[in-house]
Amino acid sequence: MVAAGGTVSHPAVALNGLRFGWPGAARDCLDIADFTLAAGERLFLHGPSGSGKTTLLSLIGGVLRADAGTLQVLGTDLLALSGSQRDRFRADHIGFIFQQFNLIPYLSAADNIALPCRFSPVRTQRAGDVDAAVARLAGHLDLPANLLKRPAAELSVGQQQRVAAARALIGAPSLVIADEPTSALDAARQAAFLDLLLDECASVGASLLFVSHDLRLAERFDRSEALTDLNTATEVAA
Ligand SMILES: Nc1ncnc2c1ncn2[C@@H]1O[C@H](COP(=O)(O)OP(=O)(O)OP(=O)(O)O)[C@@H](O)[C@H]1O
Repeated sequence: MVAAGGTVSHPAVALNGLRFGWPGAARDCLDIADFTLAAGERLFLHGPSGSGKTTLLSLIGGVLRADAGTLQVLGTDLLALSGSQRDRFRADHIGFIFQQFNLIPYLSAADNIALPCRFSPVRTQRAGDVDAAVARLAGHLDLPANLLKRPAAELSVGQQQRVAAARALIGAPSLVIADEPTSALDAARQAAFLDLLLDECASVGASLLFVSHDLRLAERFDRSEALTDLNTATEVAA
């Protein structure tokens, strides 16, 4: 695919014949023949508990390494990279919103948001003025300035969720991966959070891979996929 400026734009994710089994497990957890997330696409991925959603996100994010197949993320062959190269790639190009947020409790909300820039000169360069980028994202995500100075541990769950989203978005990563980021919110807060996340991804042109059990959210996305339709592995959850 060739983008308007003449540069080649790769799919955010392209995988074929991807297999992964947890060490010691009797059967593979994932066996996916084919899956693509287009550049700029916002995809809703759902599936029952234990179906392998978090495992797939960990493979795409380079936290885990597949046992077989091909996995290109933003045009980079993740299976050709070492663990530390995958860590660098993730820090530079992927914004992760984890199920449990993974904020550093004693750091302020602002320092949590700025954290990816401390680990990635690429993200810092794209963010420009990091303090201004933190303030801009916090504003978009409805996090007041006085709250930014408080340690993450003192924030409500909904506030922590929005800090986690701002941290994922700072420095305009090309791919945002969100693992059940709305599960702790009530319906009204879920809808508001989703509006903000979808808008922010659109404004920086990021692709979004969003995992949830909650099928009511699916209509907000460009596309919805069931992992059980993609995955032919037959592991039975213990
Ligand atoms: N660290 C691990 N070691 C061994 N097995 C694991 C590990 N993490 C997950 N699994 C197994 O892999 C399978 C898929 O788990 P995974 O967390 O990917 O599912 P999920 O669809 O994200 O579930 P949930 O919706 O409950 O978060 C499960 O059978 C689980 O027991």
